[in-house]
Amino acid sequence: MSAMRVDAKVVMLGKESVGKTSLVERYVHHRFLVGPYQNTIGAAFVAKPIQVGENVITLGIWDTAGSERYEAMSRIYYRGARAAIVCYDLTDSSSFQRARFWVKELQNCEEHCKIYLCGSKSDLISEDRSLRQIDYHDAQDFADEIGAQHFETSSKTGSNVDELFQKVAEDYRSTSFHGMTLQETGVDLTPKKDSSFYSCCHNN
Ligand SMILES: Nc1nc2c(ncn2[C@@H]2O[C@H](COP(=O)(O)OP(=O)(O)OP(=O)(O)O)[C@@H](O)[C@H]2O)c(=O)[nH]1
Repeated sequence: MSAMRVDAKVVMLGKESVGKTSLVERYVHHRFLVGPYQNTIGAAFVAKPIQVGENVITLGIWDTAGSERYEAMSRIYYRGARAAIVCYDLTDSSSFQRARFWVKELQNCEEHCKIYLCGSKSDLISEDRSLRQIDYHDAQDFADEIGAQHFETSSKTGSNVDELFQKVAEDYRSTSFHGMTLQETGVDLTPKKDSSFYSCCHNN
């Protein structure tokens, strides 16, 4: 089996059920899985090549478990990450508090990790505006305060999902290649399974 090359490690963080796995599914497999919610156990990994200008950048995306039970494990997955997508559910104010927790963690422990704040499930708000629990401007103010990009996404409709990951890849390219080539910055990963999705542990 050939080695897999990853240019940038990206970690998904956020409270359980905010929609981290669904974002990755939508972006990588262009689908939204319906059916009973299955919480992630540990973490899942997927490598995704993205065209950025003339370069192809491969993001290695770690989808962590949101349950506080796995908090210590999530810390392992954000180590060395170049980008963190910190998710909150637009219809759940407690998830925004949890997002603040992860931002603080990253600021304290991974100062070189660029943060992307992602409000998920925007389709629910489009259907019924009264469901919104996090004001757009409050979240944007927080993003400005921490120097983060801010997106509102829907994995159900696909709204803003490609834009989010494309921005991560573009930012990586624009900040990483001062005097270096793509080949010099990448790391090799050898997948454990034939599929691009491995280390995937969902509770069935
Ligand atoms: N309507 C709507 N539902 C969503 C969206 N994203 C996720 N969901 C639903 O929210 C639930 C949780 O989604 P997951 O993607 O498994 O959440 P997670 O953050 O990975 O959860 P953990 O693995 O426990 O950390 C599932 O029932 C999804 O179908 C979305 O964009 N819109």
